[in-house]
Amino acid sequence: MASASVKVAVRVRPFNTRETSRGAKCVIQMQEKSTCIYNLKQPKDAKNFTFDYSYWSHTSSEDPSFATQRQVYLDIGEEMLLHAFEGYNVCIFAYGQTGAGKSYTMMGKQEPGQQGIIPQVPKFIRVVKGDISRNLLNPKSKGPLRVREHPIMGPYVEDLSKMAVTSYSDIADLMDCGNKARTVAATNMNETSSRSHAVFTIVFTQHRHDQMTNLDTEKVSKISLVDLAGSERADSTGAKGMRLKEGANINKSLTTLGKVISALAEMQSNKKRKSDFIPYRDSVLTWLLRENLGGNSRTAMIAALSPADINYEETLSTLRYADRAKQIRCNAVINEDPNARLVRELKEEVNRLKELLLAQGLSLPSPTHDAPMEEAGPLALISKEEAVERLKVPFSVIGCGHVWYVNGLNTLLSSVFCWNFCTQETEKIIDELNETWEDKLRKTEAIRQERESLLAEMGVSIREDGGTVGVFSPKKSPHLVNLNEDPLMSECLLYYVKEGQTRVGQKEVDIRLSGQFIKELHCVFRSQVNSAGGGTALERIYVSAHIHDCTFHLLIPLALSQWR
Ligand SMILES: Nc1ncnc2c1ncn2[C@@H]1O[C@H](COP(=O)(O)OP(=O)(O)OP(=O)(O)O)[C@@H](O)[C@H]1O
Repeated sequence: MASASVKVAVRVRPFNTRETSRGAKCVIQMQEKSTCIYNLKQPKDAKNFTFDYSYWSHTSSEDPSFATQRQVYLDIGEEMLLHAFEGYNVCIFAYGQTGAGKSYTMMGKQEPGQQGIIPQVPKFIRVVKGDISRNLLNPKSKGPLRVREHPIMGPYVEDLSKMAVTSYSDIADLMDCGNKARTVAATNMNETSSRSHAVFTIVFTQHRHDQMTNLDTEKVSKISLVDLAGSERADSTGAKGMRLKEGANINKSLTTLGKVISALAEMQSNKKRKSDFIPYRDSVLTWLLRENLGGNSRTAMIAALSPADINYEETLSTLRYADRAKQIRCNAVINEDPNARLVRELKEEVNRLKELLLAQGLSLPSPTHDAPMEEAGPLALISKEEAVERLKVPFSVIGCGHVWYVNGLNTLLSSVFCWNFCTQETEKIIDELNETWEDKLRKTEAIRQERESLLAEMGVSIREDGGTVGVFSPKKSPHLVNLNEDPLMSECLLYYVKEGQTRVGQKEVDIRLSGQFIKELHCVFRSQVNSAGGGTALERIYVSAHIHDCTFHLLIPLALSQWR
């Protein structure tokens, strides 16, 4: 077992155009590992922090102290990758205010030298999954995914597709698809990427044949790459209704993450406190990342910082968050041959459940699919220990996270379905673990074909050379759709254009693709932008089109909802 602290890095980005136009001042200074933040309102108020890495990315590559994407990858991505090779679970997560640079550090851009950690890490990886709440990679999956608790497996995302890949380009395609599907989901719900957490989970399996002993061994490590939602989202956007609810969920998960980090830090300083006090179960995010936060994992956190004085409070709070995270220690173990052990334990559990049923004079009913799921109702997340403990209670039935206490015969009979569901779930997991590599590849290919046709139906077009992907949403905006950034924050957006006419406010903008070369369009409108830096009136849209055959990208600082 290796006990190690969470690696913590902070990174400050350049000013964005909004900050420059408002004459923002830089309040961050960095020297080697230390970061200092100044409060311009109180000149003597400077706060110093020391981290594993303090990345100065505020200037440009001509500056000798400038930290490039490559540098960040080499320090953090490569170290974590090496741990994955050793057989440890690893996790890198980015935290920070909206627009502070989390996605840039984690995903980056496609241009040379601009790729973030996520696309650079998985050169050697075999299995890729989607994001937390929606299965981004499998079009068949409808609605949000459920996080379930299995007494042996712990928390897992039910029905999340696992894709087998044979090369880096397979992985890059899947990630691209995941990101674009995230955009489609965001677009259709009129939300933006910054309102969701994205978790790329890579299950990295290494097989080895030992010549000496003639034994095959396997090491499996889980690599979690997490791009969190903006930290101030819910409280400073003035969101209402559905958005408020989403914001509240995100706020809850980030608040819980903060509480988990604080509790873990406190546990380090006060050895008497036990891990039962850590509120992992208060949010799906922390529940899923439980192992990565103080458990069996080597973990790194990158806190993204805005340099601008107008974001002083948020940036200081991010620095404090990061400072607390330094104190967390994780106890990682090398995961050698975990599949064989899991299959054995799961089989034992199925047999035990079956025997318990038989002991009650009941045989397993024929499989039912929907009823048990509905009966399961909202998930009650319980700990593994708790789940195992409850399994021991006579007449109690566990449906992967939900417990029914059986008091009367009627309840007992209806609960049998749930019981059956649990054994089915377990058997499904066993089947998955026992799948051959060829089975996985076949499944992946079938899902890929379905995904492509569904995405095309949804309005995602993929260029034949596999390059740029365009998105349009027939309902909301027939011709222009934001591809990947937060329209409220960014001044540089990627849009896909479909032939036709689009209205901007009262003005009509003709966008014609048929052989015509559109260089730049200007129009003026007013919109209220509520961002971390406070309300700003945007008055201008810059619409410029770059032409690649028939695929257009426009650069528009405009929220989707303002297009009709
Ligand atoms: N280190 C950097 N160098 C150059 N540009 C950067 C850097 N970090 C961020 N940016 C730019 O700043 C803008 C906001 O960054 P990004 O989208 O990564 O923020 P975010 O924290 O992920 O925001 P959100 O929470 O809204 O998703 C983007 O246009 C991005 O390209």
